[in-house]
Amino acid sequence: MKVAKFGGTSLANAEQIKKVCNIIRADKDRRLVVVSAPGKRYKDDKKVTDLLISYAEAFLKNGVAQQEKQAVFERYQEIVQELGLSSEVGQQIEAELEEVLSNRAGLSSERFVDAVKAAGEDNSAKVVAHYLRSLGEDAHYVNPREAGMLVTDEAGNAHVLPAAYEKLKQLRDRQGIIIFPGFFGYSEAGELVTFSRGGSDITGSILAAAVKASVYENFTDVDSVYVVNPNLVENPVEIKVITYREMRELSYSGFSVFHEEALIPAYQAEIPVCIKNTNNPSAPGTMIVSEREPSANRVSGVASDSGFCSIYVSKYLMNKEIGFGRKLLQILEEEGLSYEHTPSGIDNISVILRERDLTPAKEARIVERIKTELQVDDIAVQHDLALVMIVGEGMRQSVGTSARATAALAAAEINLDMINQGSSEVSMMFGVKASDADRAVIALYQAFFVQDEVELAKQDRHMTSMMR
Ligand SMILES: Nc1ncnc2c1ncn2[C@@H]1O[C@H](COP(=O)(O)OP(=O)(O)O)[C@@H](O)[C@H]1O
Ligand SMILES: N[C@@H](CC(=O)OP(=O)(O)O)C(=O)O
Repeated sequence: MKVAKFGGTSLANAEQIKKVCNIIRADKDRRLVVVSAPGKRYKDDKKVTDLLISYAEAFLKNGVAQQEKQAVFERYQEIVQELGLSSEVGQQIEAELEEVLSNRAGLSSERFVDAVKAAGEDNSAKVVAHYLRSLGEDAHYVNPREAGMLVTDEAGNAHVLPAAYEKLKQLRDRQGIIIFPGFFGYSEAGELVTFSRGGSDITGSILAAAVKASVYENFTDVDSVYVVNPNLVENPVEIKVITYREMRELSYSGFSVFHEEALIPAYQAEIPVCIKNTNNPSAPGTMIVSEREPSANRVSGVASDSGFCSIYVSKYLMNKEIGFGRKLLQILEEEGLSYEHTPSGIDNISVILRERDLTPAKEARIVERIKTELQVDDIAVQHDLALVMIVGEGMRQSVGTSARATAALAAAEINLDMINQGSSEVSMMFGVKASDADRAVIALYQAFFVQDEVELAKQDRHMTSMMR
């Protein structure tokens, strides 16, 4: 049994949905299908999830949001009509949307927003099931509550509960093709809760692990994962095989093609993941696996993500002060903050955080507490940071990677605010100003995928001439 997830770009309109259904029908093993809400049809279009969020926000503010509601309805009406589905199907979708969008009774704002957001994938799944049935397939919409997608009760940021797997496993025994909406589950108390944005990838991975799928196919709009964001570099090198570990680091640091939390379930159950293109399904795509053959290239990818900030603290003899790190992190814990990284020196330490979590009020309290409770010599908060990452299993065996990276960044006149090598030695991270991030990624791509290639080719030619 294969689990196939189709992203928003694959469900954006009737033409895309037809491609999705052709892909499903082309392989009898594709029996568990996860769908996202309709995504962008063209560059400046809006995803249905974003339309739904605008609706929910306007409704919460003004008690009505007719224009925003109409924008959502129109997307589904167009799809239903162009797929040639009956008017009853159209009316059913409309009635179900109306019910969710108008039902605020007894729901907190957070729960209402989650319920509205989830309607995007829920109705996508219903449309796809109807369309497959109109083609004569035995396809069924399955609701995540009924199937047992049990998640934590964190609105907009749910995580799967271990108990979910046993229940979801039973999907294996169902007849026909299951069409499962991505992006949400239900808490133990029966409340609808969504994953974080892009979370349909997570649904697919959980289901693949639960039913012990032979592969988790993740269909999107690119032929493969590339070594760098294809929006930054023209025709970048494709990745054919990558390890879970490498992909985890790259997803974390900006490869938005696959959600960073979606790797864990597949990894733990040892389900290979294949990223494929709905618009070109015969392309082999990128395989994500546990182990791969070593390749000539030490670096597998270069990524960057912005939205970070750092709290820099220095104190003479910090290294000798027992409990300093714990006290520092405890202050953050008491403000409800998790931290991302903690690069340190002898007398100084930086704590890197996601900027969205650090409100001005929290920042002021934290700075004051660190000054008074830890008696530090210096403290500075730096905003607008980006983390640029080079990742590769091959970095462990090769010398000079950091020298090459820093030389490339220096040549591009990029100032480094921080350097950190992950303990696993498969990644190296550079903190730069957010405005320098794209240039830094391009410089590193050039150094490791253009210049390295030229040198490898030179060495090859040299070896061949020696052997003659
Ligand atoms: N390294 C990368 N390789 C491939 N795509 C990438 C990479 N980094 C970012 N992307 C972007 O991810 C997009 C696919 O993800 P997403 O828009 O979430 O698709 P979907 O709607 O299918 O879930 C690609 O169109 C591409 O712009
Ligand atoms: N529709 C949701 C969930 C998702 O995974 O979407 P996509 O497959 O388009 O990234 C979102 O936009 O966040």
